[in-house]
Amino acid sequence: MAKLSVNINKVATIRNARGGNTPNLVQFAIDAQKFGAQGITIHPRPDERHIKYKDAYDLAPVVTTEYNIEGNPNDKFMDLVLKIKPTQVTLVPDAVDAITSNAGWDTIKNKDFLAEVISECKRNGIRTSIFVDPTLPMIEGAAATGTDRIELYTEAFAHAYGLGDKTAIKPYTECALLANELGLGINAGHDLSLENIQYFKEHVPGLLEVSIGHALISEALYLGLETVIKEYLKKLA
Ligand SMILES: CC(=O)[C@@H](O)[C@H](O)COP(=O)(O)O
Ligand SMILES: NCC(=O)COP(=O)(O)O
Repeated sequence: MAKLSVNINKVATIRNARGGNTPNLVQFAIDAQKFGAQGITIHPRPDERHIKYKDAYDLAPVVTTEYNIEGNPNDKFMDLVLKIKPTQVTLVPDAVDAITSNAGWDTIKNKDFLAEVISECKRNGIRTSIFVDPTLPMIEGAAATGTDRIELYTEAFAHAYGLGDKTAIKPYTECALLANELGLGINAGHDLSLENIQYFKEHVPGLLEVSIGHALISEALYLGLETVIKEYLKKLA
């Protein structure tokens, strides 16, 4: 069963809107895990638009499942990750001003850089994952970096699926088959939702983890956090 890692970026967005501490991010992470979340994901961005670097430290002692910190491996991010030593780091090639993550790594052009960052993380006991588009050359390139896992960027699938085009799953199935052959662990994320998650899971062999935030938090506004988490777990079983 693929693990559900709840991305709590958007809880921090709501908190920051008033400058106080409501909703309390640490308590939210505790409760999400109590309701069944098998991991907590955060993505501290350089402008701290939602997750602040301090949040990453505050959350560390209460994330008793798997702690996944995502980000572009600049010096400040790497310093944070090597100090906290989360379960997993997910390397994402986001530009500072990106409205959200919108592309995976060019794992061929960035092979040497990624290999160096990955080996430093692994030396510190941190599992590594790199954010990639679902194309076979990028999967082959990822294997050459020495990463433990890849995270398949699922925006294209989610968008097409929402328009009724289920054929959009094909590249993800093909990339998963190759990743399995190459011994790469498979994570996935971005725009996954209650609507599309089961179909995705059923067509991606070897899927180990999905990280879901934007849709999950939006769904929880209507259905409640506990109900939504339990719904995801049912669809992932
Ligand atoms: C890498 C990815 O697709 C998401 O994990 C990302 O964290 C979303 O970032 P925002 O929550 O800032 O849109
Ligand atoms: N890595 C994907 C993630 O953590 C959450 O992405 P989204 O569900 O907020 O689009």
